[in-house]
Order: sequence, then C-alpha cells, then structure tokens
Amino acid sequence: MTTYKSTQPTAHKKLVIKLGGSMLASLTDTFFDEIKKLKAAGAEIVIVHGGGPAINQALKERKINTYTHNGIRVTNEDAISIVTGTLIGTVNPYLTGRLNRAGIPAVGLNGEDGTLIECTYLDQDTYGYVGHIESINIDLLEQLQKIDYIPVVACIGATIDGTALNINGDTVASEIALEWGADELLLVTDTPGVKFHEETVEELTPEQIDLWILSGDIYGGMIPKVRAAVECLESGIPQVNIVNDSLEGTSILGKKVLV
Ligand SMILES: Nc1ncnc2c1ncn2[C@@H]1O[C@H](COP(=O)(O)OP(=O)(O)O)[C@@H](O)[C@H]1O
Ligand SMILES: CC(=O)N[C@@H](CCC(=O)OP(=O)(O)O)C(=O)O
Repeated sequence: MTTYKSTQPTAHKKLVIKLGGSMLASLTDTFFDEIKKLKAAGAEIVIVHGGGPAINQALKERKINTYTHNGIRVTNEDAISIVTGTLIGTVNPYLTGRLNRAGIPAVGLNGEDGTLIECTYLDQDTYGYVGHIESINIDLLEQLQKIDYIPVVACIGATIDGTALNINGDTVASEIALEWGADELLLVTDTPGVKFHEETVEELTPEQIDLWILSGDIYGGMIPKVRAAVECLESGIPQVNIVNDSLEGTSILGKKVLV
C-alpha cells in the first residue's frame, strides 16, 4: 500500500507541523532526521504541540476530573493551572530540548511570549478557561525563521489582561498555518495516517470522511483532526496531511468545486 510521504519541500516552503500529545512520549530519532532533511531542503518550519495524555496524567495525580465537550476540554480554575504547568513547564521544554540536542535550533514559546497568541474566552460558561484565537504574532515567527530557529509553540493563549487560556493543539496549528500562509500543514499523530479496515489510505475525500465518521471507521481524536484538515483546505492551505513521525500517512483532499 502506498501512502503519502512528505519529502519534496521546495526552497522556502512554509510548513506547520503539529505534534499530537499521543505520539510525543514515543517520539523517535526518525522524526528529527525528517526535520533535518526538510530544513536542508530550505523549508521554513513552525512546530505546534499538544499534550493531552500528559495533561490527563497530571490531572489524575491531583485527582482533578475534567471532561470534553465537542472534543474540547472543559477547563475549570483548578485544571487551567495544571494544563499550563504541563504544556509550558514539561512538554514544551522536553520537545524543544530534543530538537536542540538533535542539532536543530529551536526556541520554545507559548501564547504570552511576544504576544504570540492573543485570545478571548471561547464561551466561559460552557468551556471555562478555553481560548478563542483573536490574533497571532506572525512577525515573531518570521523573525525566528530569519535566524534559523524553529519556533516550538505550546497551545496556550493569553487574554489581553494576561490570563492563560487552554486551546486545542490542532486549532492552534490550523490558525497559525492560515495566518502565516503556510504551504502545508502536517498533523503528526501516533498512527500512520487515516486507516480503513486496518490499511492506511493514501488520499481521503471529504465525502469519505463524512461516511466513515457515520460508520464508525473514523472515531475519537481522529474526528476533530480530519474536520480541521478539511476546514484548512477550504480556507486556502494547499496541502494538509495526517502522518506518523516518519511523516508518512494520508493526504486529505479538499471539496471538489462543481462548475
Ligand atoms: N480511521 C482511523 N485511523 C487512524 N486512527 C484513528 C482512526 N479513527 C480513530 N483513530 C484514533 O485516533 C487516534 C489519534 O487521535 P488523538 O489520540 O487525539 O491524537 P493526537 O494526540 O496525536 O492529537 C489514533 O491513535 C486512533 O486511536
Ligand atoms: C482546549 C483543549 O482541549 N486543549 C487540549 C490541549 C492539548 C492538546 O490539544 O493535545 P493533543 O494534541 O494531545 O490533542 C487539552 O486540554 O487536552
């Protein structure tokens, strides 16, 4: 079975790579080799990461219960300090450190750094401390590209008065890709692409996505991922792919426009 493989970057291709929390703990050297190849070929890269499993573990240790609504973690006052502590204090330095030690210059950021992700509350009554992105400091991301640093962005935004808010990692990656005008968005997860009956599919249409969600062949955390992918394509990102840490997987196709 052939699968999508992201290996043909052109000079100055702008890539946003989102690393899912599901695969961060088992991130192999293969991923860092792939990043080196992309950089050597001239790609400009922004990395965004999640950290769902690490957050779940930290909340469990403190006996704080949370639940999700529409794939979004309802984040109360107790939970937000654990979410920010885990993403900014543990996951972000772990990933940034591994990149630097692999010889890939990287700098860790969250929404407050350089006013990177300014947000308002998504819907405080329903979701608590969850952010809706209002603006992204693209200039900061571009300045870092000029000095050859990869920005490594934790999915935490900040309100205008400095309150940290939790944002889904796929959402942050999609918004950065759209604002920056990225050529490609790679959603890296713990499975090589989207599977149908155990086989990775090379290309996936929006029609198949709808059908497979209904049939249960796409479920759980893959649902917001494929939906975000289609939305990005519709908003103008030329390529969106769901891949594993070898950057192999499934290319998501946009909706066909009938003329
Ligand atoms: N059709 C599918 N193909 C592949 N994975 C799927 C599919 N449907 C559901 N999944 C699940 O989605 C998971 C990835 O989503 P999630 O755990 O939220 O990832 P991440 O933490 O990387 O954002 C996979 O590990 C798998 O269990
Ligand atoms: C608001 C919201 O749901 N935030 C997510 C942020 C982490 C994330 O997105 O992690 P993954 O990449 O592992 O999915 C959360 O609290 O889990």
